[in-house]
Amino acid sequence: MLAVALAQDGGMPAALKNRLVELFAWIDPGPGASHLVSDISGWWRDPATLAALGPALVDPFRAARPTVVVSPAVTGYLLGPLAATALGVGFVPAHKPGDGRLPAGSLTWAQSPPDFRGRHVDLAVRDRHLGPGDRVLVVDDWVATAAQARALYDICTKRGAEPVGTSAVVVDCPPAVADELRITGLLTTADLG
Ligand SMILES: O=P(O)(O)OC[C@H]1O[C@H](OP(=O)(O)OP(=O)(O)O)[C@H](O)[C@@H]1O
Ligand SMILES: Nc1ncnc2[nH]cnc12
Repeated sequence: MLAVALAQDGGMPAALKNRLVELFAWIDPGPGASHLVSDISGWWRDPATLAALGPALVDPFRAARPTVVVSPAVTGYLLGPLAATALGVGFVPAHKPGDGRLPAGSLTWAQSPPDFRGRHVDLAVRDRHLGPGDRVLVVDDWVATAAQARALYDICTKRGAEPVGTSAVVVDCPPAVADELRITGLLTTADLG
């Protein structure tokens, strides 16, 4: 019943937004920590939310007819397949050197500008899974500076593919950046308290 209520409707139902906020927590990592950290694990534990996330993320981009979803390690690996399934397209993981799954074979790499932690993040995609004619929807849990999204767009361009936009659960970047990169989100950090 709740699954139906969360998943129905062409736009994002208010019920899903409220539920995402309820299931989110800021956690104090303990002594010496200078920042609270986000805990989004409640989104995966709740069946209705898990079922509703993919359709809600892709709905703003259906008209752009994506042919593939690309998401970065590692939280993106949870959301990307949900979004791809909702669209009926495939999923391509974008690897980071530290994710323990760096594949063999021909890869296309890009390095991000400084991300929300000030890191230049290296990302790589298998060449055989992305190419000319692909229309790429980038999906992630959170966009802060959009640095990693930019690196994924660079990879798309190097492969001759077209990035149609980025869909994330939380979008925290300046509106001008969101416009430039066609980023949409289900929540802002203001929603998360
Ligand atoms: O907009 P940006 O400044 O680029 O930051 C957003 C990215 O950072 C986080 O991932 P992180 O690299 O922390 O990896 P994780 O998924 O393993 O938490 C988040 O999941 C995004 O991928
Ligand atoms: N997972 C995350 N990704 C990017 N920015 C964040 N700020 C808090 N949590 C974050």
